[in-house]
Amino acid sequence: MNTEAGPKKSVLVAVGVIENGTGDIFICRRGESQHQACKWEFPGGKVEAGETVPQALARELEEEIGIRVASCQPFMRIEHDYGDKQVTLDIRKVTAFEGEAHGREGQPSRWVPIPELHRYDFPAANAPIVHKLQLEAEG
Ligand SMILES: Nc1nc2c([nH]c(=O)n2[C@@H]2O[C@H](COP(=O)(O)OP(=O)(O)OP(=O)(O)O)[C@@H](O)[C@H]2O)c(=O)[nH]1
Ligand SMILES: [Mg+2]
Repeated sequence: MNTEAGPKKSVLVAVGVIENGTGDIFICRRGESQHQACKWEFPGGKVEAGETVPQALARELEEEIGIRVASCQPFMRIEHDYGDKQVTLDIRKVTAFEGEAHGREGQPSRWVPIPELHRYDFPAANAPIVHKLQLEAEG
């Protein structure tokens, strides 16, 4: 319960929708001890003080999946209240990168064709991301 006066503070998160050029998106599975444990996710993480969203995204993608972002564009922004935590997801599409994406922290990961994304169990906040990607892919 939010017992503080005033609105709940939202955590700003930089999230990467990483494309490989043949219509696949890179996803990872969250750890057992993380928020939204064991769900699939688009890699990313919390924006730290003094960082811009693209800077945070570049840092997180290097740390978590070992790629260096060469080009990214704003995709969408989502506010979601999980009850125990309120998040603002700033999602960027990563269309060019260096290195080979892999679960650098030992997390399961895979490239998934856009039409199959809805089969994965993502956090509730992610539903509009999957929806928009699938609409775009249908042309
Ligand atoms: N990375 C990521 N986080 C997401 C997604 N969807 C979603 O609701 N979140 C939420 O965003 C929040 C922050 O993400 P995170 O846990 O990856 O942050 P982080 O990498 O800095 O992790 P850490 O706290 O373990 O250091 C979490 O509460 C997570 O549940 C998603 O697709 N990707
Ligand atoms: Mg993370």
